[in-house]
Amino acid sequence: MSADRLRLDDHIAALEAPQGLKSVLTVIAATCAQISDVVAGGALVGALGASGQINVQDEEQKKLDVITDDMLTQALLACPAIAGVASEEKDQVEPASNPAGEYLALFDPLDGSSNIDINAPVGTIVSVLKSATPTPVEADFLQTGRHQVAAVYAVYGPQTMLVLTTGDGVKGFTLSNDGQWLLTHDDITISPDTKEFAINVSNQRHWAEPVQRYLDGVLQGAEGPRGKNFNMRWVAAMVADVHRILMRGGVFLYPWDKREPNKPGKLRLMYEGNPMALLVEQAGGKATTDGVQPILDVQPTQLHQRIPVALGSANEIDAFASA
Ligand SMILES: O=P(O)(O)OC[C@H]1O[C@](O)(COP(=O)(O)O)[C@@H](O)[C@@H]1O
Ligand SMILES: [Mg+2]
Ligand SMILES: [Mg+2]
Repeated sequence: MSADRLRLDDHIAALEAPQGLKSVLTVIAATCAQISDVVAGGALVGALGASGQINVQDEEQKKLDVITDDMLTQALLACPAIAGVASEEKDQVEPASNPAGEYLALFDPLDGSSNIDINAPVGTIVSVLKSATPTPVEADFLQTGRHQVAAVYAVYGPQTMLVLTTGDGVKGFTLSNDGQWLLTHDDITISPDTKEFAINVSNQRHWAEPVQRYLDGVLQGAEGPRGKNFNMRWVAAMVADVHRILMRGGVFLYPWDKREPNKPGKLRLMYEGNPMALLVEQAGGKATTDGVQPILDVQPTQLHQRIPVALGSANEIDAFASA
């Protein structure tokens, strides 16, 4: 059965894209396959538990945050087409010393860190931009998400999957037992309507009025203004919640809340918001900060800036916007 499936290597080779981008995608895929082994090894390979270090997000890093950050950084900096990298786990951008470097990779090496020690789904998220110079500084990374030339995530769940776009639709590959990425999900599209929402309801009392109204409408179900029953899901890993939406529709919401009024949201624009937004839009969904403003149009000002997120099935995001 696997023999006649398209291999990711062949898909990348056939892409109408510069050789440099193809090599960057190949390095990302190979490293995610290696990360999959480390994640699966868990305690057997010392990949569980806290590292005892605090990152730029002021969060305690898990050992796996540090391990995966090192794996991706080393692999990408060794790729001649890479000019520089940025990571959730690093304060500053890191320029590569590749004279022919022409791409920037921004990544969340391990998404869903709170799931690591409970054997729940986690992932890796990568955004790829063009670099104006082979020796980039932070300002060179601060491009809107519309400038992305590729977006990729890997989800380490019952299967390990890699989902990517280079701006021409979305494809999903599954990692085979012998370490090959094989096409299993071609031309992924998101249904415009849904009965499934994902939001961390424990934060409800802190949300702004419109978000409260939206949830009230949803929770009233068929008896309420929405006239239909909804179901809720929350994996506590954006990569897994968005993957579900790419597979069967739904909306994912992580809004602003008043506990930290100056913090626009929890999730990070450059290596969570932008790559997921490109994948969702390429699959026919909507990815916004507030139901209206496209995430991909947000002009970045800081490498680790946060945004509110409302993405998924297009008509349901419109319903969120008009709540
Ligand atoms: O703890 P909460 O509120 O459920 O937040 C979960 C969210 O935080 C995140 O884990 C943040 O990402 P990291 O794990 O990469 O820091 C998202 O993946 C997820 O959607
Ligand atoms: Mg994350
Ligand atoms: Mg992370």
